[in-house]
Amino acid sequence: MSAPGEVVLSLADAGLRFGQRTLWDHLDLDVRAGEVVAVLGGNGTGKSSLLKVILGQVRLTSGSVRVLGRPVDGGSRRVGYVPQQTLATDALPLRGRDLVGLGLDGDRWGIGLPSRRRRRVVDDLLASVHAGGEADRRLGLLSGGEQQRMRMAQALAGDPRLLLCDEPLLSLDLAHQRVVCELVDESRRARDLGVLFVTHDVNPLLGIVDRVLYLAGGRFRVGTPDEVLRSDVLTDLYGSPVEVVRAQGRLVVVGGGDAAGHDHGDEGRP
Ligand SMILES: Nc1ncnc2c1ncn2[C@@H]1O[C@H](COP(=O)(O)OP(=O)(O)OP(=O)(O)O)[C@@H](O)[C@H]1O
Repeated sequence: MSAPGEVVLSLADAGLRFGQRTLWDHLDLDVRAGEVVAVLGGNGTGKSSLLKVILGQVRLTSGSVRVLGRPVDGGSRRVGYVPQQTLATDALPLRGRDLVGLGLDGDRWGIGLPSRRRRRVVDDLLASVHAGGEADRRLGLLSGGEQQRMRMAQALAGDPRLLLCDEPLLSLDLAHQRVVCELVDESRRARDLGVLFVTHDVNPLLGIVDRVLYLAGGRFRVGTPDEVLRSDVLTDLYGSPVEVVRAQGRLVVVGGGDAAGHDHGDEGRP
């Protein structure tokens, strides 16, 4: 387990450009063990690209990225990844336990764990995300929320120190959004994980998020939700009027150039 507060992810003066377009630049961000950082911003602001940089799939244009103090070259087993929700079809002959097993040793050739021990590890992972009951059902027969729990178990299988979640709440109803957020919270506490969580709607996360990284038009702000999710801060970030409305414990962001349609009051993608 990581030492408390250890820096698990460090971006220093990081920039990413595609052609003439700068997604973000001069980004400094340290994520510590046990910390949940939400990545917010409108469509195309570079949230998924940031995760790809950390996964070693896309190279920074400038600056550096380190996971557990090491440069990211071609990925790391210490990084768990929950991809965007894509529903499995009924025809896919893969059970939940097979998916989780792939997370355990799918990247290795040859003899893995003895089958009894492997089964126990997979069962423990499934139990940790409360999905033991669905372990032997085909993925395509599981609900969106149940499939997402399987993906979470798969992401945790490599015993990561950093968990990257790319919009895992998309197309989930409120109850399942809550389940996924609780799982993230449980996992970061039990495993002392640093978490980077891309989402269009920060509301389901408000109870567990420590800081937010808000991307807009090539610029960004980092801070606690109270520091960043404010009308004056977002108006300055977007360079056009933005209002953050708080109602019944929820935040709604209204306005802001490329944020058109980006409304934290929506449940999921606008
Ligand atoms: N390999 C690439 N080459 C060129 N452009 C790219 C590449 N990857 C991403 N882009 C562009 O970079 C921009 C940011 O993409 P990204 O997927 O990171 O955005 P996002 O913030 O996750 O958006 P969304 O909320 O819509 O998922 C998009 O305009 C996309 O077309």
